[in-house]
Amino acid sequence: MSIELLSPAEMAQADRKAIEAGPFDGMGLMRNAGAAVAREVLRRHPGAERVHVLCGPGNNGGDGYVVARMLAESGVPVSLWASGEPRPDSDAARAAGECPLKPMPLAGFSAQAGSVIVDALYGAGLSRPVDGDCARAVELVSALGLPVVAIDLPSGISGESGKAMGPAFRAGLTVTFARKKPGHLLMPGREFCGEVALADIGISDPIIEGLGVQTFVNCPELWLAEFPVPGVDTHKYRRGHVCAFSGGPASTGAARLSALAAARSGAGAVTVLSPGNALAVNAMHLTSIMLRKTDDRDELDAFLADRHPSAFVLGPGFGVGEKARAFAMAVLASQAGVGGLVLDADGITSFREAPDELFAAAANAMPAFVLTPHDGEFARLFPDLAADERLSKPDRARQAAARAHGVVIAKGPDTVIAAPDGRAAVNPNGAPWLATAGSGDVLAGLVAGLLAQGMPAFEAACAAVWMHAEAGVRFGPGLIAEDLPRALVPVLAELVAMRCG
Ligand SMILES: NC(=O)C1=CN([C@@H]2O[C@H](COP(=O)(O)OP(=O)(O)OC[C@H]3O[C@@H](n4cnc5c(N)ncnc54)[C@H](O)[C@@H]3O)[C@@H](O)[C@H]2O)[C@@H](O)CC1
Ligand SMILES: [K+]
Repeated sequence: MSIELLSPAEMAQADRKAIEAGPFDGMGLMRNAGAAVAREVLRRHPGAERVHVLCGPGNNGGDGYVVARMLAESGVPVSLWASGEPRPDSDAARAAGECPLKPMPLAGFSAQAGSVIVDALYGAGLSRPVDGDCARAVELVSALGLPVVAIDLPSGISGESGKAMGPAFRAGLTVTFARKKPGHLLMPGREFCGEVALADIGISDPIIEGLGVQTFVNCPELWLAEFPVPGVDTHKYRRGHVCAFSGGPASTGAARLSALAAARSGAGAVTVLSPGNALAVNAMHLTSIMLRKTDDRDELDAFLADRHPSAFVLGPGFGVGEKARAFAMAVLASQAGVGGLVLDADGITSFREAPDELFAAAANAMPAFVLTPHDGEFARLFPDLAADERLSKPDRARQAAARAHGVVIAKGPDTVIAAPDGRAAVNPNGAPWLATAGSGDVLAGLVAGLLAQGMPAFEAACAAVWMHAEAGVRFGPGLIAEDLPRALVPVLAELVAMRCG
């Protein structure tokens, strides 16, 4: 598996362990890293009139000296600029010693149209905002619109959080080593990195596996083994029964979107639980999906006892208030074999004054609990975590999940899914087309549909987020939420084929 996302500290540990294990020492890894970058520069920019290599004082700069040497050996006109001397006796100093070009001070950096920039100023070691000559170089390159190939990370972007620590290069290509880092996928890092190419520099899989990494790229490899595929002998209730709570007569569409998505995900039966005064509106728009009047806790309890549903979606279009709180508590307290509760939108906001009550109920609940907040909703339930600027999005979501005793889907262009046990996955395939009304309702329904089919909560949440994004990307411009359930069909077909193949 190459789906681990390594923090800068984990990457440094991987480097150390690889050096201990051999065959490459630090210099060997650096030569491999530089060679991989030089190859990409030659491949992507064969017509470059000149390549400017900008080296910092650390090992990222060391990679830069290797790139400069190899490009020069290939006959490319190279200008080498350095922001400072490498530490004596470091690998970077050795790489500089092997490079036949003499670096010019970065303070005098200038470049012309037709040039390509190799950014080797800072990588994993970035510890504060880029300033001085480096910041001026960032500005100049951006003003000239020159293509940038970043080594490991664009200088100025945190590998841990993806945050821009002051000025940062906007790369067209970032070449990183062994595994991607969270900052390659988290915003705004994802945008600053451009395309990310992964190079093997001689750090073996067992070394990475030994690190106990808890952060992953959200892709089918992470959860496919748990993806539900019905057996030939199945029947509809064995494929799970999802229920979506509808709002009043003027806000019923959201629950129907959740219901449709749950049905598309493979749940065998889906019911919309509707207030009596919205039954007629819902009935007019439902065909294969069932409908049941549920106005109060008694009616919900009777339904639970009578039909033994598998998973619930509560929140889309539901309205904020006591009724949402009572229904959520009833589902979490259910001993009737309910597999999961997905709390979204108004369901989340309903607990803004009393999140601890919700979390205490989830701690003792039989149903798996999944929360799907966007940033605003996240801040309502976890104001302290939302305000803590030191936390990366995965760490924020991890802490929220542990506190909530549930899986948290922290939505956004870089959706993060986190479990109470510390696992977190960063979604790589989000697209702007998904930022449309009702898109979240579809996601909530998908999660519930997968929970109903017995998929474990973290994997169900990850799979739903990935499928939702994939359907949106493939549909592209013009997407509205109503399109998503249908757009899921080819994605599902491929997953089932992969699972069975
Ligand atoms: N053996 C290894 O450790 C390998 C490291 N590799 C490269 O090494 C890089 C990491 O090297 P380093 O740990 O030396 O870190 P960097 O080269 O990213 O940074 C060097 C040093 O600069 C200082 N610094 C950080 N931010 C600054 C700022 N904004 N302004 C001024 N100074 C600042 C810090 O003291 C930091 O340690 C990776 O990104 C990768 O490119 C690769 O060569 C593969 C092998
Ligand atoms: K860099």
